[in-house]
Amino acid sequence: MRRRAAHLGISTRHAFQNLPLLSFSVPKPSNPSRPSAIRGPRAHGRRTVLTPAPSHTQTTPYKSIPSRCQPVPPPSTPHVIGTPPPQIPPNIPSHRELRLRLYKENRSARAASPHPSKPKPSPSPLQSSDRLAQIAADSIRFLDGMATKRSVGTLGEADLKGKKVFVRADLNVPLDDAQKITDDTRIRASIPTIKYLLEKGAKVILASHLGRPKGVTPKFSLKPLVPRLSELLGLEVVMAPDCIGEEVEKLAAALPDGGVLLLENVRFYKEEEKNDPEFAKKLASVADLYVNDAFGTAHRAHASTEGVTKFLMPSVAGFLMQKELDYLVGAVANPKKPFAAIVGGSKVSSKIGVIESLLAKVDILILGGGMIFTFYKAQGLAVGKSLVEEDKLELATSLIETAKSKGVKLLLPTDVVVADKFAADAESKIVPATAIPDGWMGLDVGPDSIKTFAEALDTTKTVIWNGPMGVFEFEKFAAGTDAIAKQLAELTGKGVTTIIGGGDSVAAVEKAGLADKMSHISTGGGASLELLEGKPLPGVLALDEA
Ligand SMILES: Nc1ncnc2c1ncn2[C@@H]1O[C@H](COP(=O)(O)OP(=O)(O)OP(=O)(O)O)[C@@H](O)[C@H]1O
Ligand SMILES: O=C(O)[C@H](O)COP(=O)(O)O
Repeated sequence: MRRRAAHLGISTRHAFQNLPLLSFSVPKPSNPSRPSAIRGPRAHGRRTVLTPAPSHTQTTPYKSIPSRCQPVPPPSTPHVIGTPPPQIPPNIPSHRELRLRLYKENRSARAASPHPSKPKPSPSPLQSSDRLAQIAADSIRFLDGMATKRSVGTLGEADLKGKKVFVRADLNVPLDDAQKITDDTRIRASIPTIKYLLEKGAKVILASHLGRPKGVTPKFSLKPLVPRLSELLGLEVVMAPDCIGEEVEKLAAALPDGGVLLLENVRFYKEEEKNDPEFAKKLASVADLYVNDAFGTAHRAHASTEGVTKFLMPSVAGFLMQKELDYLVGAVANPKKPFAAIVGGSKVSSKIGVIESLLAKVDILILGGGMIFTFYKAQGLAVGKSLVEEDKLELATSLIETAKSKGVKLLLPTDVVVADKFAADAESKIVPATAIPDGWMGLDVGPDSIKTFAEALDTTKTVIWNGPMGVFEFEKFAAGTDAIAKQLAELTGKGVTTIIGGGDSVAAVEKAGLADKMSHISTGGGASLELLEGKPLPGVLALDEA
């Protein structure tokens, strides 16, 4: 008899006292299919994209959610951009400064959301209906604020011709040891905004970070990106030796209409991450207006993503930023129902916020990946050597109960693929979730679970996926993740909105060659997670209202 997926209040909850206390942390595997030479910005972080992206671009027409991110005609009354009048005495604010001050004050007064640099303290993870209702209300208020930002598409030729536009993109792409780009998705994703600005006669001053350098570090230079950027834009991008200073000023001043100047890594200055106002002012000093297209970095309140908006007007969202918000905010705030979330990945602790937030919105929640063993153990099941977070057992129980009280169909895998060790060539077998043998560890979801998940997903209209179902970097334990990727691709073809967020799930979809089959692939791992958690993104909040 085929086992059913464990539904929330599964009857196998036992007392914990007879359980062995197992806990260990599983390192991320070095992926055998990935050239060992690959390193890059994410090498220090949480992921490295495994394979070069397929040749689709982010300009693929959106499939289901009406998008605000296509270029829209300029407003009938063109926005007037101020220019400094000559010879103002130093202590008297210039006309431009006064206008800026007024403009920023008005904007702050309009912004009802809390200041991004002072996020609310994290609440207790333990759930109650009240708390969940609060999460839902907070998140809707916050999403409202995010969804109404002014788009670059509202700027026409009258606003842009001859103007210097500071464009913050997220060009944080992986490079190998030979400084070769191994995944150019983020570069391609930044092109529509830049092209639009160039077509309107603007001069683009392009800024980004790359990796997490400590001071000036040649291997984190943006220079290797120049050829690919130039190729995609069809023009010669000029590389600046720095992101602030005299040389940058000279190059910016010499830029022709329709020209692009790429600034050097903004993180070569520690002031960038500190959101230092003086540094932000220096960045802003070479430009007339600001476009933020760096969705991947929108969760950081840095000088080039947040601080700079205090010195440039207007400050608007680029097309990629708009597209990300349209999909992610659209899915969370106004999903077509039934709405399902698939949450996987290694640990419950890294996904608590996202699970809590999604429980307030979804009809179906499918859990996979390493986190399921904490749920199993919380229900009194033996988990062998599987990944368990002992201090999250209570939380897992509480999440199960919350799902039950909200009427959310919570599906945990009913069978798992277990291995005798954490290795690509491990001995493996499929066992029921209720019978994980001692000494074995679960590294993927089993075939029965895949079938049950597929049946549930077949009923949906919107699906968000964050985090792989198993250790997909090892071929032997990639079946669960591949099956989800394949099914989501098929569902997209049938009109279901499918959204993939999270670095590793995106990498898995790309590895399967299915990225261009999904409704939306987010370019932001951390940013999409924070957005789904209902956290404000400072880089978005700082932008002008529509
Ligand atoms: N059963 C398991 N045991 C141990 N690790 C697992 C298991 N299943 C999946 N993982 C690991 O989880 C990792 C991905 O988890 P993570 O939470 O980082 O996903 P993500 O949100 O998609 O990516 P990111 O956090 O980079 O944005 C993968 O490296 C995968 O090998
Ligand atoms: O790769 C990312 O998630 C973004 O570029 C942000 O990078 P960070 O995590 O180093 O701020």
